[in-house]
Amino acid sequence: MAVDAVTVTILGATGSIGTSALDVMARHPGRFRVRALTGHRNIGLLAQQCRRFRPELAVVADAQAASALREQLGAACGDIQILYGEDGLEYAAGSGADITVAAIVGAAGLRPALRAVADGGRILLANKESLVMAGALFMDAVARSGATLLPLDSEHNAVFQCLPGNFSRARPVDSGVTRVLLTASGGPFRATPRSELEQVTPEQACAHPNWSMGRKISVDSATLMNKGLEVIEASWLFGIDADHLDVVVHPQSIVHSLVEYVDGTMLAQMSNPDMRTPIAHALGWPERLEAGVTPLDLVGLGRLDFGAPDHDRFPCLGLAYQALRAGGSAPAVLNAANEEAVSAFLDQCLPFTGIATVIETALECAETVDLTGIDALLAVDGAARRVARDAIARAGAAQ
Ligand SMILES: NC(=O)C1=CN([C@@H]2O[C@H](COP(=O)(O)OP(=O)(O)OC[C@H]3O[C@@H](n4cnc5c(N)ncnc54)[C@H](OP(=O)(O)O)[C@@H]3O)[C@@H](O)[C@H]2O)C=CC1
Ligand SMILES: CC(=O)[C@@H](O)[C@H](O)COP(=O)(O)O
Ligand SMILES: [Mn+2]
Repeated sequence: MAVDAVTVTILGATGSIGTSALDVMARHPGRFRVRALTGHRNIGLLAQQCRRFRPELAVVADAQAASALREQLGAACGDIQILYGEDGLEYAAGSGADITVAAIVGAAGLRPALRAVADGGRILLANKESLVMAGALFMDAVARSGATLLPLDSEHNAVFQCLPGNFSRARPVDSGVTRVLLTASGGPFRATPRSELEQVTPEQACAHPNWSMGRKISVDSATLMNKGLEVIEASWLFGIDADHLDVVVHPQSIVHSLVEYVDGTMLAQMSNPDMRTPIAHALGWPERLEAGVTPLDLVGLGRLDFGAPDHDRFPCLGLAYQALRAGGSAPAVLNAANEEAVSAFLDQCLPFTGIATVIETALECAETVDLTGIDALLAVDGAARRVARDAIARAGAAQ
């Protein structure tokens, strides 16, 4: 008897994670069927994906982008339904796919990810900003709907693979887990003197030594805020507090993270730095799927290096720990200010070193409150963005 294909929706299909997910799926003809693909502005790529993967539904930013997609597809549009805007995203996220890949970048990914969670299927989470902004609300929603949440972020996927099958985030110590160690590559400026950081360009910041990723996360890696966001993400995913979550710099990005146990064991997950490995793991889980990734050549590698992060040159990591310890709305403030500051840096309106200063200002200005729901969260997010924009404008005026 033929087995039904697994239906998959990809939120953020035109991005780095989205294209890697489609690459893995294409390696398994007949196993997966695409329910919905969402992009935003990259209509050319979304049209190519629609031609190849024939989704039931495609979603873009606005009405103009929808017309452009319809035009580019022409007769190939067939019965593909084209929607746009936040309503379109919400519809795609709630379209009942067996698996939803949440790979929109930034705060824009939160509502669609929550919609997919409410549907109760399997969520493959790349959009770490969702958990940073709304960790408690997000995990409560997962518990309510019974959705299966699997991490795509390479470090968190590695931790997941190193945890025992009966692990419970409510009681990590019951599994003998004493510490989680997240590895950080150190980014493109790992060895750059502090005096030179002021002058680095967006192109230099986006040139990650090991991973090919979107521009926002690439800048986050360069400031080490990516690791800070990941510490908060890990805390929510695995129920581990800040005192039991460490970051170790590992420039080769071969060991993707580690779990330490009470008996002295440390389990690590290793693979070449290619997101198709964690994506294949989560798409197939508990089965293993071929991902097109070359196995490690340990002798060729020869050595693996580890060191401590430099908090003086990269203050964003410390700010993230500070926000995690403060709890409540503090991580949402951190995330909002970071998104504004990174965007200003990419637009060349803020120096690289100004990113941490803007976030620090936003954290200082915001009172930490409990987040009672999504409306309270959006109010905190909006206020933090206003403070951050003012700080960015002041930094621009001072130049
Ligand atoms: N890239 C990686 O290796 C990793 C990424 N992540 C996380 O995954 C997420 C995606 O990262 P990445 O793939 O690198 O990012 P990209 O910038 O490559 O892709 C972002 C995707 O989101 C879409 N998008 C952008 N803005 C909006 C919006 N306002 N509304 C709806 N869709 C939008 C883009 O559409 P379009 O391009 O059509 O405009 C694109 O499909 C991030 O949260 C990142 O932190 C986590 C671990 C690894
Ligand atoms: C691929 C992935 O998961 C990224 O988040 C990656 O970890 C970035 O590398 P660093 O932040 O360690 O430089
Ligand atoms: Mn990561």
